Amino acid sequence: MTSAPTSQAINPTTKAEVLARALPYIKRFHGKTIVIKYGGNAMTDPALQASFASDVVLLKLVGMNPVVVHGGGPQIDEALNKIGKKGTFIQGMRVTDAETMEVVEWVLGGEVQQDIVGLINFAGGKAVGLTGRDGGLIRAHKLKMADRDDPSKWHDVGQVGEIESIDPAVVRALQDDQFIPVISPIGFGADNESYNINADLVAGKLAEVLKAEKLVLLTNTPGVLDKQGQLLSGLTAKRIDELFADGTISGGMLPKISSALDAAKNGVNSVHIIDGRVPHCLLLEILTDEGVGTMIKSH
Ligand SMILES: Nc1ncnc2c1ncn2[C@@H]1O[C@H](COP(=O)(O)OP(=O)(O)O)[C@@H](O)[C@H]1O
Ligand SMILES: CC(=O)N[C@@H](CCC(=O)OP(=O)(O)O)C(=O)O
Repeated sequence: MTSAPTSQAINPTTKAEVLARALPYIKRFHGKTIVIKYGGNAMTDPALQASFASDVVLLKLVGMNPVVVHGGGPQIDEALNKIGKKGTFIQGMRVTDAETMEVVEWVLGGEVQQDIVGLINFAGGKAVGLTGRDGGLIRAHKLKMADRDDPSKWHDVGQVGEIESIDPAVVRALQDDQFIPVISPIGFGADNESYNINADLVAGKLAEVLKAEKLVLLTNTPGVLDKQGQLLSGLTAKRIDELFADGTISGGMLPKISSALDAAKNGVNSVHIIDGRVPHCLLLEILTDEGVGTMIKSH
């Protein structure tokens, strides 16, 4: 097995060429909004967290408008374990009773978000943490979830929210002042109750509402895999239907792909599910012609 060259081993001309090749992408995406979903599974390693934060800052400093939506599923599970509770999921959605909702708000709106904000600021950016309550960003109501195999059957998943509307004013105001918004997927309802929303769904809807150029979903697999575990580098709506039907896609990948496909159908120019375990995966995806995951296309 050959190992990747160290930075000392790469000759200066090659380094310069790599940098120069980023120019067309910097020009193309200058001033454009890029929504980045940072999945809980992709944020477990400190070195990778630092590389994620520096990528986000670099994108901002070359003139793009990154907006981060973060998850934290494994971190919520860990906090639930500490109080003797086990996280359960139906069709990729956490069953959220009142006590679980408290933990979700505490973990996502607290520790997880502040870690990301801290790392981006440490890397030289100006990040601001928001939940869906801030500035009235995400309105939601209780999700009524039909069974995938038998749509006449419904699941009660507790305080899980379905997005009703997104008011992006607070995000735009932050962007205009060069801040980087870091958003937790918590919505609020008509009676002021909180809702736990899957972070992929928030990222997708936000990308639509902000008319983002790109939506990039970072996760802990090389992308979407087929039944043999091979990477599928491009997926259309028709192929996605087939993969849903034959059970190739399951668990957390269900809401991720649905959200990605909706965004692609509703005006987001490019939508990618990429491997957040690859250092600098964001730069590879946005500033090079290297494919690092699955591109979701509307047709
Ligand atoms: N066809 C598939 N290809 C890749 N991952 C899949 C597939 N079907 C189910 N998955 C699961 O989806 C997971 C990613 O979703 P999730 O756990 O919600 O991650 P994240 O925290 O990044 O949102 C993968 O780790 C994998 O276990
Ligand atoms: C309703 C629902 O399932 N909400 C998610 C919110 C966090 C999330 O989406 O985190 P990942 O992106 O790391 O999976 C949860 O409670 O786990």
